[in-house]
Amino acid sequence: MSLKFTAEEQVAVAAVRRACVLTSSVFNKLVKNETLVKGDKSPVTVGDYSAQAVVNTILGRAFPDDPIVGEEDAADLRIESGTVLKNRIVELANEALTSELGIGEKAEWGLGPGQSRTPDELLDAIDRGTYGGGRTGRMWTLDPIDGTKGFLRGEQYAVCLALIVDAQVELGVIGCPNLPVDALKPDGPRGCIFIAVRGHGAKQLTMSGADPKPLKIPSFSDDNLNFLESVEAAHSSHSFNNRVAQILGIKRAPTQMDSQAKYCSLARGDGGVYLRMPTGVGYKEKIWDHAPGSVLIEEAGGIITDSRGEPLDFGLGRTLGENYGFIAAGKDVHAKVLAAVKQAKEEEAKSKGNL
Ligand SMILES: Nc1ncnc2c1ncn2[C@@H]1O[C@H](COP(=O)(O)O)[C@@H](O)[C@H]1OP(=O)(O)O
Ligand SMILES: [Mg+2]
Ligand SMILES: [Mg+2]
Ligand SMILES: [Mg+2]
Repeated sequence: MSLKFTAEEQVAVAAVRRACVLTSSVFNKLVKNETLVKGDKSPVTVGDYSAQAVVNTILGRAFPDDPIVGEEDAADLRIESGTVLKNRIVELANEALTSELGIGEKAEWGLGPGQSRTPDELLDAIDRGTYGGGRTGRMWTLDPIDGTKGFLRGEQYAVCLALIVDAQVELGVIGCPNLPVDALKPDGPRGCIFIAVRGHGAKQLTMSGADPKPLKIPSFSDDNLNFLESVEAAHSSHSFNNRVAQILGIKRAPTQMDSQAKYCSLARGDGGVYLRMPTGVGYKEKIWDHAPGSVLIEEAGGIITDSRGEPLDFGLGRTLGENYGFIAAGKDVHAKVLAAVKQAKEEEAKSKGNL
């Protein structure tokens, strides 16, 4: 256990674990009218809102002065038409905050049996996530359910939390309730937590905190190298990935998976490269979608850059600025993927008559 950010690590793991217990149980109970479509057409469920309420409540008690950059806000729950959804979220969040998890966690991170939060307190907790981010100071960033589409399909999703200090990600915690503990045993036990502390390495635990394993990205031969990529073709370009794979002579089919579970899979060697190129102009990637994953990759010995080879900048606010795409891979693999990406981009520009 590292001495750096020890309290933050304990609180973040406890918060992510409680949110994972909540989201797993919500999935089994989710009914049709418990999902909304947001302004950008993406889905949000009672699970996303209540997980953000739980994590922000725990962070708010432990670190009351820390701002939070969270994906969700409570605006749609404060209006009349959101009442049914709000009541459900209050019920789920209080259940998750007050339940005895019985998995060795210090009791004080949750709330005592009679300490349920009022609806207003929980909506305010969700709205603690509206911080705008920036270059200086200490802040958390939270994606309460990353890969909501995967969550709704019963596939991969992740609860993702990171601590950023002066634009550098110092701590990342990712809970993956549906990820097999051992990728070689896809039908074996599921549910993992991934933790990285800058300068102190990365590890995987089971959801109950057992069986810690340090993570180090293995080296890959040209024969066994493969890509990790989004399931959703609208989120990252599959055709661009196919061209890069062709340039590199990759024979294995890509592994498609929703959410930052891709960063976790890369960190433990289930795949060799995570390539996420934009599908069009306009979409700005969000800091909560990459902050925990980026420190996990770096602490597992890998490299993450944009497609120009530049580091990601977590100091620009809630987004990562203009979207040049991302390349994450082990040290030996990253340079050749970057070169192949540059070649594929040049080909693309030529075919559009831009060169
Ligand atoms: N056009 C887009 N390009 C890239 N990422 C997107 C786009 N639309 C949504 N996303 C985000 O991609 C993430 C999921 O990625 P993946 O496909 O790898 O699982 C989600 O956080 C989702 O955001 P949101 O949570 O707002 O839906
Ligand atoms: Mg979303
Ligand atoms: Mg997300
Ligand atoms: Mg999300």
